[in-house]
Amino acid sequence: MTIRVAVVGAAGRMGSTVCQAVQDAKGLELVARLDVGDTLDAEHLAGADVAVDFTVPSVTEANVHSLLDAGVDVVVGTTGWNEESYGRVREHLARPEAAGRSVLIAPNFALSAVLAMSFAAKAAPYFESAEVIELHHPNKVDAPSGTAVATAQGIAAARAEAGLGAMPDATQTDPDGARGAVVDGVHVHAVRLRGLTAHEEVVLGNPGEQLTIRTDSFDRASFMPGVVLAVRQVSSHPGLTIGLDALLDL
Ligand SMILES: NC(=O)C1=CN([C@@H]2O[C@H](COP(=O)(O)OP(=O)(O)OC[C@H]3O[C@@H](n4cnc5c(N)ncnc54)[C@H](OP(=O)(O)O)[C@@H]3O)[C@@H](O)[C@H]2O)C=CC1
Ligand SMILES: O=C(O)C1=N[C@H](C(=O)O)C[C@H](O)C1
Repeated sequence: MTIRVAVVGAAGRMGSTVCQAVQDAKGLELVARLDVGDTLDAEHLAGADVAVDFTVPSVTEANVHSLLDAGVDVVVGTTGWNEESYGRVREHLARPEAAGRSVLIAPNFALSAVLAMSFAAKAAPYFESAEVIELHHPNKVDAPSGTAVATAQGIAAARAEAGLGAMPDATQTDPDGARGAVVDGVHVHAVRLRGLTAHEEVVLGNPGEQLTIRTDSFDRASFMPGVVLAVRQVSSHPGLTIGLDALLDL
């Protein structure tokens, strides 16, 4: 059976790459390319079964609610989500008119990044210290990256589960935020550099040793197998699914 796909944010860096990947994928048909100014209703969705959102953090949640109202399942790669916005999507999915609908939201569809997040959470209980450094192209509008936030949350959850306390850090003065953002107690540092695409390093330290876990997306092609997998599988996972790892049995 062919899955008809609409791409929202189709003129963007990711959206345009997703349009091509959908056109190249067996069993998928691109039926709509939507971007700023297009209404997300049944007419513009042109019979789509699944919509893919790669827009901007400020609009993605509203897009998901509109897409659910229009009766399609949704795959979201846009960043900027938090527990509150996830909660509102869960509430929407619990309404009778959205029964059976599916939404999958993933901060990163690259296999190397998904594995890096998984490895970092697995390693976290064995190290005193862990910090996340994300490095991206300078056109990125949000910092820290969604992937870095998810990585830090995974590290923090694994440390808490293992009964670890705060990490060692004697810093007493940091007026300019040199220690970076703090996500659930994990320091996250953001680099924006011309020439980069999407990269992340997780450094974990113990007395006398360090583990470095690094993922590099050199090209947006790296995200496409994960996006196509999500499009193919989203409708078989009713409700809200967070993270591509849920489809990978990690
Ligand atoms: N999950 C993953 O694997 C990945 C996630 N991302 C995330 O995807 C998002 C998009 O990244 P990227 O493609 O680089 O960004 P771009 O800025 O290149 O693309 C975003 C597109 O969305 C459009 N847009 C803005 N508002 C709306 C709206 N209300 N309705 C429809 N379209 C809209 C923009 O138009 P205009 O420019 O005119 O405003 C633009 O064409 C970011 O949040 C990024 O972090 C990126 C890579 C991988
Ligand atoms: O904006 C990007 O480019 C990327 N955004 C996502 C994020 O914020 O984690 C995924 C990837 O890092 C590329």
